[in-house]
Amino acid sequence: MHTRSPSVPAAALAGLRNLFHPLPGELEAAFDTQLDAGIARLLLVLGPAFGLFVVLFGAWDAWIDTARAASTVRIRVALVLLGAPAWAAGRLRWGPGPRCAWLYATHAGAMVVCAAMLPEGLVLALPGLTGALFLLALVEPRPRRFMLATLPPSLLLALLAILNLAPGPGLHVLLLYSLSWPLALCVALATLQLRRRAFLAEQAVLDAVRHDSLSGALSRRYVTELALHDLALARRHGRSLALAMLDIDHFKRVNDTWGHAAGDRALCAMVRACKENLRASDYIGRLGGEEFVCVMPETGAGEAMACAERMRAAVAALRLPVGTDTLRFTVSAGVAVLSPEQSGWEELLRAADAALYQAKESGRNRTVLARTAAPPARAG
Ligand SMILES: Nc1nc2c(ncn2[C@@H]2O[C@H](COP(=O)(O)OP(=O)(O)OP(=O)(O)O)[C@@H](O)[C@H]2O)c(=O)[nH]1
Repeated sequence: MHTRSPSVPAAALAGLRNLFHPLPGELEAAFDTQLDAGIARLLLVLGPAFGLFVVLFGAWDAWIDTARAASTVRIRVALVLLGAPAWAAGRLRWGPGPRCAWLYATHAGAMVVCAAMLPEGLVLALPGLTGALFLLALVEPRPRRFMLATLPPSLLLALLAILNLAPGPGLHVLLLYSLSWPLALCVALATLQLRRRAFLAEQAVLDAVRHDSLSGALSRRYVTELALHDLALARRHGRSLALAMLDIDHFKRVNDTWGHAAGDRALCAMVRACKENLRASDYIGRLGGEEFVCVMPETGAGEAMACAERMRAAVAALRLPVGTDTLRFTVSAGVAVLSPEQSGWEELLRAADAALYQAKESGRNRTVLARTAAPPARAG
């Protein structure tokens, strides 16, 4: 069916909307959180530096008009102190975005007000004020927040330029500032795009490190990282945690009979079947080869055995068409639960591995619960 391509204005509108929300919901939220964390760190350094800059600019006031410098310095100090909570107000539950806007509004506002009190001050201060705009565009590139932060000092500047300056210099200030502002907004948008791209690249690398590219299970490194965290939580709060180790039965035979590509498909199908039978808080990782581990936080022995059995049955029910034939395979599982004797990740893995070994020894395609006392490491 022929689909009509969007009209030029509609495409332009979509492109513009894309500029504001180009990432899918969850990713955009993660990107926002990352930007906010960066701004919070920057505010700790840039906040006092900006404050010091605004106050030290009082020396320039004295150079231009010694008589008014005492008043302007007082205004500078007062407005910098008013904005100072924004430097590090994390404890007040004041988000980095509003803090950045408040910091800019008060500090740039101090520059504007003091410059307006000096003869030709706004003209002379213009480079500093536009410089601050571009610096903000790099620190807070989100357009809405950029506009929110720059609006109060910009309106103040426009008002004071109209009221205080002769028509010639006033127009000069207004013109230059209103040319700089959209330019700074463009810098903000370009910065935002670059940072979004960097964020996406970082996510792709993280994803590659955290997942097994073939089966879609978590990587050994990441599953260990998550499990160590969940284990520490379980031990601290006296909660249960279980893990199930799963291994495909006679996988070498599967590969030899059906080919390596069919073996790969079996691995993927097995992981999918297991995921369908795990809770959202559980996760499965590939330890290596055809060996997988499922971590089940807040799960006792009974529930873990039931879950492992469900996964085993789901795998046994799989039918993979290979040419004109159908590939069927099974898994064996060993389950271990957190206990005083098995409280470490390595101990739990050892216990589950010993139970898995028992499942294999007693005929395969079955689930065995580990004895509570940690058994010795399996040889080989
Ligand atoms: N297709 C495929 N095969 C793999 C992969 N990783 C490991 N294998 C194969 O998995 C097989 C594991 O064989 P074994 O360790 O002897 O175990 P098994 O044949 O499953 O026997 P039991 O575990 O005792 O039931 C080997 O033939 C490996 O080549 C993979 O990513 N894809």
